[in-house]
Amino acid sequence: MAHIELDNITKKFNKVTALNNISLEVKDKEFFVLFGPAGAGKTTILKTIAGIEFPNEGLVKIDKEIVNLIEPAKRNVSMVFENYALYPHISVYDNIASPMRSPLYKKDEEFIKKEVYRVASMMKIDHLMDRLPSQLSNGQRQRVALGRCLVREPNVFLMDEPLAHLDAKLRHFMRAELKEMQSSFNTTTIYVTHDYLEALSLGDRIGIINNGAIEQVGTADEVYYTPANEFVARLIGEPEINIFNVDLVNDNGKLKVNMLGQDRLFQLEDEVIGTLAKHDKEIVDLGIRGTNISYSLGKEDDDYIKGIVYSLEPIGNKSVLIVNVNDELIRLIAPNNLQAKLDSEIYIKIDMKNALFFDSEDKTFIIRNNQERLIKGMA
Ligand SMILES: Nc1ncnc2c1ncn2[C@@H]1O[C@H](COP(=O)(O)OP(=O)(O)OP(=O)(O)O)[C@@H](O)[C@H]1O
Repeated sequence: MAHIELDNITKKFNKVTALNNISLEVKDKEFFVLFGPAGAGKTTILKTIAGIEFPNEGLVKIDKEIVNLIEPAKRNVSMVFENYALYPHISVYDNIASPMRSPLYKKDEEFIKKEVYRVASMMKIDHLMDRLPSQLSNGQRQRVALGRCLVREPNVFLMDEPLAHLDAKLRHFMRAELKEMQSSFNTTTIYVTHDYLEALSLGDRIGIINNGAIEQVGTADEVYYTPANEFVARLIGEPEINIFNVDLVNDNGKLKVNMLGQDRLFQLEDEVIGTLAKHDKEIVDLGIRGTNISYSLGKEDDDYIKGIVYSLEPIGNKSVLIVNVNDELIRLIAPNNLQAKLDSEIYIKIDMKNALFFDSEDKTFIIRNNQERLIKGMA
């Protein structure tokens, strides 16, 4: 059991402010993901909880107890790093057993053997027990490090990109295992990643970190469907969400959108009109994900907007098609076998039901259609 609280934590490394007055609460037994770009401060948050780094300001609390002055070994947290620091001179077996032999957690050898093999078979490394770390692949080493973290049954798991070196298939498998394990261990887990799919699939909640500050905390549906601002919207999803300026125009008493240099107006959903009217700005930013834009080689109806094929890049089993519409580059998804010549004409249709609206100055989220239902998983 562990409930974790960071209260106004600031951490500086000389002139770099790694954490800037961060407050965060992770509930007991929660699988909480920290997600953000390189250098955002994710690892520093984990190290602060583990007690490896000390905040310049603020309090770290585990189960309401202030632990700022408690040494790492007594916090009962277990941290696994991306660069899996294994003991090089002892076997895989002994590496995994090592936390259970430490003076603080000392267990008998019979218990240790059972635990080591339980975890090793889960990690699919039970055939490697006698090897030294130098005789393993990177992915195998990472699984040993993860195994070593798991045998101790701590109150808190802190995991820093533990799957970063695994191949795609193993990574997928391990994600599911980790999630499953966590629910049976009843342990609070804080998991760092910069892979948005991993964040969305693992996290009960996700904290999005940027420049040492928290941009948003929410469930996968909340951060995906109602991102707090344009930064979060851009970070989540592939291809990156399209965001462009649009004019809101009053057309005979009804608010409509003028966009992408078109000489016609586009309808808005009733649900968003009221909020946009109250927002009272003539220019807003419209965000639309590539998955909510369709294309056609001919103009099928008035909603289709003419553009020029700018590029077509395969990403696995599909492609990202970029279309230039009046100098705005719009990214959307197309099948790999699309026969579209560069610079040829193409038509796109934006599904306005899925448009997100942001303030064009401070970039914060204003509204989207259907948001209550989407974040409750009902749509
Ligand atoms: N020991 C240190 N000394 C000096 N600067 C540091 C130290 N540790 C971290 N930093 C700086 O603090 C900031 C946050 O680093 P941190 O490692 O927490 O980011 P991160 O989000 O985990 O990044 P990544 O995804 O690249 O691991 C960065 O600017 C980093 O360079």
